[in-house]
Amino acid sequence: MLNFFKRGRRTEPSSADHTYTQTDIMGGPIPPHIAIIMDGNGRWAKNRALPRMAGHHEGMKTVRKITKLASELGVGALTLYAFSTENWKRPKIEVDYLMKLPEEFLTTFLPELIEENVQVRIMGDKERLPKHTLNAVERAIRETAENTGLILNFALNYGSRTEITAGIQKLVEDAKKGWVNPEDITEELFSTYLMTDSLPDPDLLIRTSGEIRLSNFMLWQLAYTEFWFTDVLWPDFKEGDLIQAIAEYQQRGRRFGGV
Ligand SMILES: CCc1cc(N2CCCCCC2)n2ncc(-c3ccc(F)cc3)c2n1
Repeated sequence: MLNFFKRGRRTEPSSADHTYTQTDIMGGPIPPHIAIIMDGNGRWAKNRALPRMAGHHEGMKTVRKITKLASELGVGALTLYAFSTENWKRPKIEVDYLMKLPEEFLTTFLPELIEENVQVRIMGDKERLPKHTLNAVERAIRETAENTGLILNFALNYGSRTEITAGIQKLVEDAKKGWVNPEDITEELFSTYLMTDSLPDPDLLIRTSGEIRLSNFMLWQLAYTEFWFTDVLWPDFKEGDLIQAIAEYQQRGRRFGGV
């Protein structure tokens, strides 16, 4: 049971471990949808006696690097947990800083994303986002809507339980209008009431910084997802760590509940 969650360790490979290269993984299945809980930004800054915002800023650079590699590898969708509904509890100065990061990221990297045929999307409750944040994100969504490459899906002010209860409310409304009969309600139908309607469920979930929990992230969608945890802090997460996660994903035999 102790091996239930195999952590991705960046230590010297022992007989049990192996460090993989990009070439190693190109022969196997590339996960069509990877989701990442980008944890460890505050601790990264604390370890360097820097303000927490420095960790968030460094983490933003990792977003660019990992997006670029995922696009090169042919990943279909990359969902990144950038801001949860619980993050509003953080100090105002930190929330205000975080809400400026989408603009900074897009101002700097949108041309590159367009060049790489990346399509930007967001999922979450947009109502509470500051206007300046929403304007920047909606512009990027418009400018990349026709792109057919990697779908870069940011979870912004996202919480899975809120997503699920909002989906139930919409489904009940449709049932009251006679558009849906109770006996027609299936997992597939309910999935269309969620924010990930047009995306397949994640095949691989990565969480950095050693935390082993879901933190109200994609609770419905992760039912059959392979989990890969690493002690590496998100700002220190490198291309080799993504390759290691994909390689170990390829080693696992996914059964979707079967034998
Ligand atoms: C609004 C919170 C937030 C935090 C954040 N961090 C801080 C926390 C996690 C580590 C990554 C850096 N990033 N990084 C990119 C974005 C981003 C979001 C939407 C978009 F369309 C383009 C970029 C971002 N957004």
